Amino acid sequence: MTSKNTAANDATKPRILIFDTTMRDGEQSPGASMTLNEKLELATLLESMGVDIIEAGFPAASEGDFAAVSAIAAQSKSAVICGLSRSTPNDIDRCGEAVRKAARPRIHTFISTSPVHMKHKLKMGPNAVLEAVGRSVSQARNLVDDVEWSAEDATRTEFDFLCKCIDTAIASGATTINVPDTVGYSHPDEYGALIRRLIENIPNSDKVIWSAHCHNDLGLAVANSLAGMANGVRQIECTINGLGERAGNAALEEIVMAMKVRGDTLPYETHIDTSYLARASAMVSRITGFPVQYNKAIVGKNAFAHESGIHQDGMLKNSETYEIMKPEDVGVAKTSLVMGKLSGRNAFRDKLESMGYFIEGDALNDAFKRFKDLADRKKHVFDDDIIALVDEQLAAEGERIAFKRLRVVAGTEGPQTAEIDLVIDGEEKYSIARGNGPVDAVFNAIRQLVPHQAILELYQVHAVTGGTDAQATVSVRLNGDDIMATGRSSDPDTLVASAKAYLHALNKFEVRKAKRKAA
Ligand SMILES: CC(=O)SCCNC(=O)CCNC(=O)[C@H](O)C(C)(C)COP(=O)(O)OP(=O)(O)OC[C@H]1O[C@@H](n2cnc3c(N)ncnc32)[C@H](O)[C@@H]1OP(=O)(O)O
Ligand SMILES: CC(C)C(=O)C(=O)O
Ligand SMILES: [Mg+2]
Repeated sequence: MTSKNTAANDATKPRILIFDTTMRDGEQSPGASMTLNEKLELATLLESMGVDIIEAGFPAASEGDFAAVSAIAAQSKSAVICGLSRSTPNDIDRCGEAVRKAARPRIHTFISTSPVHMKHKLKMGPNAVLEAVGRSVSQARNLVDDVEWSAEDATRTEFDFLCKCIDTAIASGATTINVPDTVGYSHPDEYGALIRRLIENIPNSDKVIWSAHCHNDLGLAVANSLAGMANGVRQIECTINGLGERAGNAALEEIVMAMKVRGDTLPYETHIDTSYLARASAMVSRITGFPVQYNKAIVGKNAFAHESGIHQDGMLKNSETYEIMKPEDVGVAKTSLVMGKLSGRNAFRDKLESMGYFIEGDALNDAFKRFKDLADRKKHVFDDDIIALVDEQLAAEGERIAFKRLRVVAGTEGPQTAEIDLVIDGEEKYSIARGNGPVDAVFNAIRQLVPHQAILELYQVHAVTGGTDAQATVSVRLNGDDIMATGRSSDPDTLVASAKAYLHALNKFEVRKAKRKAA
């Protein structure tokens, strides 16, 4: 693993263990279940990325989950492989059996400790829960050396009782103590204070690793995890893309990048190679079918995209103006300056140059104006749209007959009629004509203003880019008196593109005819 992309590479900083639970808590999102092969593929990537602990599933849940955890354990090399189990003997046995083949197996067992969970869900009193903690952790410790114990709903648990449970878990052999904010109820100051208070009050707190497991019901999962870290947590439980029960878990990519970008105030080290983050996000999205929201931190489509002119200008001058991390650090190829109606001239010029067009002065201003007009009418302006627009402008220079305005009556009510205004040799001319369809009407109106012998040999329409607001590119070929001329034009309105393409060809036709006459 390279060190240059790790969250930090200063060995003097406290090490934070990254515990990925995408395949356990993440899989608990309705609709996110994964097949054995998908889990194996993801586990391979997580291990290459440097995840310390992979929670691969809940072995007692089904034969399929048991098989997936077993297979991941068998193929694992460096990561700790863990399964989750209730405090019941059968769950713990199944879990121990599933992780057995891992180079570094862990059993993670839990029970609820909050009054509401104990009373209504478990229907157990505190003493019975306390007894279950001791029994379950001891049983797990007889199977493996690495046992994590979680107090489900810890943040709504009465403090003294939580201390008793944790004390019992440590005394029974737990090596990691996890403090879940199961329902995403806590906020950073409160969660940080809880961790600090637990570590200060529990006699053997220094014998275990403290872990945070935060849910995102109030959008605070990452903030709470970081607050836990500042107060002594050294393992963070998180998921790729923040997948997980309800609103999800803390997002792995956000936790890791927060440490990497803000090493000044979050002085911790992880072994995650951050250049894998985009790939991991895409893989989880593909496997689960859950799209990543466009503005998702770190891995969203827009995380390194800029459309507004002032930001684009800043980015062209120095990327630090609007980006706090480099796209390649998270595995994104490069920043994108997206062209749209808010883009400015500097970004437009840069885009043209990147496509091989070097235009300046009036030509650039004209092209920019036409681009803005197009962007006002069209949601996404693609590179091909800009190429079509500039090509058309270049072709239009020096033309005798210029397009001015078009109005067309089409549809079933007819008659299909076109009214057109052209500027011919500097003089504005108008005509109206009917046709067998709107395109025919447009061409007839042009023929009335510029009578000619050429016949229309070819008329083709195709969309430059996708979507119902795509630009249409129309190609036409005129042929007459052994002179052939082709024309091409693009516009979101197919009829306007047709008129312009016809005129493009007609201009060439007329020039060639005049040249032949003069010769
Ligand atoms: C906060 C979390 O993320 S917790 C983890 C959630 N994950 C899962 O639930 C994994 C998938 N679950 C399953 O496949 C099933 O629920 C199983 C196999 C675990 C249990 O299935 P069933 O035996 O049919 O029980 P069911 O799901 O209906 O109810 C859960 C039972 O477990 C009990 N229980 C819940 N948590 C625990 C615990 N930590 N320790 C002991 N018992 C528990 C409940 O009180 C309930 O008991 P009851 O049947 O006596 O009322
Ligand atoms: C089982 C535990 C760790 C959990 O997922 C939670 O409490 O949210
Ligand atoms: Mg959870």
